[in-house]
Amino acid sequence: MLEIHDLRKVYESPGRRVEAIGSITLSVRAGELVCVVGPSGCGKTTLLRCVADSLRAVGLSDAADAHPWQLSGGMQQRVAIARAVAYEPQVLLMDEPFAAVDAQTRADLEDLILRLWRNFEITTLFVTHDIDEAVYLGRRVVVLSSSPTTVMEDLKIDLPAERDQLTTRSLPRFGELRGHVYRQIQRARGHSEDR
Ligand SMILES: Nc1ncnc2c1ncn2[C@@H]1O[C@H](COP(=O)(O)OP(=O)(O)OP(=O)(O)O)[C@@H](O)[C@H]1O
Repeated sequence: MLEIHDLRKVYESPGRRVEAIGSITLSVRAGELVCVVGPSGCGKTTLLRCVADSLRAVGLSDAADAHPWQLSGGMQQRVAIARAVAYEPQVLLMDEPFAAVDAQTRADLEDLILRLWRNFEITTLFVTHDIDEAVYLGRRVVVLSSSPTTVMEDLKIDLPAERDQLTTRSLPRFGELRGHVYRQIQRARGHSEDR
């Protein structure tokens, strides 16, 4: 289990002080997959970095950096995922891992993550800008506010446990959940008309 209690982070440099994280409290049960979304610059990467510091955790970027091979984006990510899982981490941290791949490859990689997660029961914290991806993968979706960041909503994704790109994404409940998360992020960005 991963417990984050009242995490705060201020970046300080001469003449500049950024209160990136106001206070985040969040727990992830052992073997759970939780997605984190929020407005740009709200501190998602900072959150993962802080988690990686108290824990034996690996992120995809660590594994990717170790592999300077010339592979396609999708292959690089497959290698990175395999390496990350091979470390047998307590927690797998993923920071927008599929941003640079095409849509079909992205769907394949999402399903790879789901298979690995089910087979190895890896506790996973997955940051993404993609609301559909968050709802498709997550058993919970945590919506962060703008900086100084707090948890705006911790939403249980009450979709069937077995996920499938076609069936799950065409469920009416999937549409409701993505609409809800979208409105929450708009709210976090200060778009009052979307409240
Ligand atoms: N090393 C740093 N020094 C100073 N400020 C920083 C540093 N890293 C991040 N920040 C600031 O902290 C805030 C949160 O940044 P962070 O990268 O964690 O957000 P993010 O949600 O991951 O962003 P994005 O949506 O662009 O991926 C931003 O205002 C950013 O400018």
